[in-house]
Amino acid sequence: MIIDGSKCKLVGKIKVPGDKSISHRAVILGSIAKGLTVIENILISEDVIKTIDAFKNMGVNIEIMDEKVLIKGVGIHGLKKPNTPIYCGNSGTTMRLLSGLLVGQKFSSILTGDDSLVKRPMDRIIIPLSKMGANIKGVKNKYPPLSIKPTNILTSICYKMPVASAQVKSSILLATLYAKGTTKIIENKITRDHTERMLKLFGANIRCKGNEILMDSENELYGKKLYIPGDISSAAYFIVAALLIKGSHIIIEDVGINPTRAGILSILKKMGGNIIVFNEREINCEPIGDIEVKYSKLRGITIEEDEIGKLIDEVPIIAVAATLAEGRTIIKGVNELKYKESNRIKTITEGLSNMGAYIKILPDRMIIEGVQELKPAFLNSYDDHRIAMALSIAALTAKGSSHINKSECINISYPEFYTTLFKLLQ
Ligand SMILES: O=C(O)C1=C[C@@H](OP(=O)(O)O)[C@@H](O)[C@H](O)C1
Ligand SMILES: C=C(OP(=O)(O)O)C(=O)O
Repeated sequence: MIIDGSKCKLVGKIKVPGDKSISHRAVILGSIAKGLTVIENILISEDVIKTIDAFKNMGVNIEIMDEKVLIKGVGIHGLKKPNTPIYCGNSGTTMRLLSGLLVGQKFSSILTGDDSLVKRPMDRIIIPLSKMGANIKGVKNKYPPLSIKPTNILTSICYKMPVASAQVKSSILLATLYAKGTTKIIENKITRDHTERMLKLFGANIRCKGNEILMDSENELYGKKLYIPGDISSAAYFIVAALLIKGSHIIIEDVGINPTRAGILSILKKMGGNIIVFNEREINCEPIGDIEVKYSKLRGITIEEDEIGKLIDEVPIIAVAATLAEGRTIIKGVNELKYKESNRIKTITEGLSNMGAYIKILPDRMIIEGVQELKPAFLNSYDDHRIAMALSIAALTAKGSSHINKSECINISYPEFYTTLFKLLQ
């Protein structure tokens, strides 16, 4: 993709597609619930299609009609042995959440993925699931493909999370549906709680108190009619673009603003961003609102490690904002970024440095000194959708043409990204 950053601003009202994390969870729970689940505003992107295809492969009837998905749930014990290995593509969420579900089944399964996913660590789920009695193995006990075999007994677990990860937490909770006793998960850092909220909505016996989650096994979940809030991670690119480009003024409607997820909003406000959230309400146990953003002069701040779980996928675009903020931004606790679709500390630093940004990487933190402007460059997405989108916004602020290679990886989470971006440009 070639981005021409000469003299433009973002103006208008938009919606972003449904939240990716919530879309995955809706397909998973809808498939194993009893009865019909109707999902509106679901994200249809490569990652979510992998989850949908996995359940079709296990005998679930799923119909996609525009942005609505109809699932005829088969009940907790109704899944069938898949005919082929389950291909999760680029999607860590698909692999880690499905592993939790599959260890409770009476059939064997294999989960595999693309070149990026087979390099991502799975020991973080293999360890707790094995402690529950699961029969799950990976390459060198760490990497995909994962091989899962039925086990005689799955028992509940008391697990203190060694890494801040919503995927690990969700994997354990899905296994708990099939386990004896009550599982307790203790989180020392906040991560997105979409699984807990949706399990409750579908009828699971799950209680959250402070940083502890308690959940019992389940006989049945019940199908629901759901509306998926707009994805704050997708909205983040337009929010930062509007803050950075003079004269911009946008409104993004119906965005998920779950406090365990939308940490970017308070961070950008702290940097001086003119952001107003209004029309706040709740849909299917998830907070949602409209977001108004105007061009603002940003200043550097320190982002503490505790805040990272609430904005983990937004670190690349926050780094873009920081390069053009006045002064120094320190982002602490970024280690987990190494284990995403690319090593995002490296890939975003490389791209922005090529544009003239000044970024220093220290163990577990990034230090970004603000500059007056970025210059156009040839930029590598490394096939990572978040890097492609973050660098596209950086390119929009630079006078001249930048080239972002392999930008089609945006299809992983946001196929309409460029169409919506170009619609906003004036
Ligand atoms: O649970 C989820 O839907 C996700 C959790 C996060 O991963 P981790 O759990 O590995 O932090 C996030 O980076 C990913 O995009 C989606
Ligand atoms: C890390 C991401 O997703 P996943 O872990 O599901 O591949 C992401 O969407 O930024």
